[in-house]
Amino acid sequence: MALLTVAGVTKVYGPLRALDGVDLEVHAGTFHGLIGPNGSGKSTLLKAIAGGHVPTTGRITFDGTDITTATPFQRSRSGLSLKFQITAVLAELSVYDNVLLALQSTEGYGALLRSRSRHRLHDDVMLALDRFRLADKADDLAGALSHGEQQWLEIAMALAPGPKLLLLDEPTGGMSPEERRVTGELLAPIKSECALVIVEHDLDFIKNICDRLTVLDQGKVLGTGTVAEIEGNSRVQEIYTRRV
Ligand SMILES: Nc1ncnc2c1ncn2[C@@H]1O[C@H](COP(=O)(O)OP(=O)(O)OP(=O)(O)O)[C@@H](O)[C@H]1O
Repeated sequence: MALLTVAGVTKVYGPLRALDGVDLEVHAGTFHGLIGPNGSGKSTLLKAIAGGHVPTTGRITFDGTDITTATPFQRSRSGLSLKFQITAVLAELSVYDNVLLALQSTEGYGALLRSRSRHRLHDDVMLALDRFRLADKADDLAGALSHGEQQWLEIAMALAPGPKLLLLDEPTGGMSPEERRVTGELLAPIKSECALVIVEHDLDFIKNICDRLTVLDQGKVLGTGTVAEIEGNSRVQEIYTRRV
């Protein structure tokens, strides 16, 4: 059974069908890329999965539960985690405290009020930082990190609570080629514990890390398949030579 199933999802904004009958299946242990021209509906689909809006029609099932109308908090509790395109680390806090807060935020008010939670979560915080090469910057202010490091910190925060599925919206936006390469290296090991749905404009990056791709065009799915299948899809080649 798929970990995530999107079935016939439509999102209408006035006269615009931002999503038009979209189907998508993501299996545990896989990285799934969403690609397509500007305005094709990639972010709208990611937001529908994350709970940023409720689809006009259609159904979204995660880990066996219908989450179509669940709140973002309910989705997060059930194992969905999201990092949006815009960096959202708390610049005035230390790198360490950003991850600590991310962990505490999934624990509910009781744990937040317990002073011991900082001590209890120390190992988890350091593990999350270590995986993203930030352990030696734990005491630095998050705002002092480079742009790429801030993106990695945010991914570390999204992964720290141990989600079953991570949603990433253009995580390499604004990164140097070297930072993109490192991002691919840092994401690869998480596959053993967490599936990924990722929106990216950098086709080389997404082709290197994803098992499957779904191509959107004007709110519709143009094709879904392995990287090789999508690369050989003539309709996909046509939209990419036409508009991207
Ligand atoms: N809140 C909104 N209100 C009205 N229209 C919206 C809203 N959000 C998105 N849209 C429109 O829906 C369409 C799909 O937008 P979306 O951001 O999902 O595309 P995208 O594929 O992620 O684009 P990009 O690659 O440029 O980020 C666009 O025409 C966009 O203008």
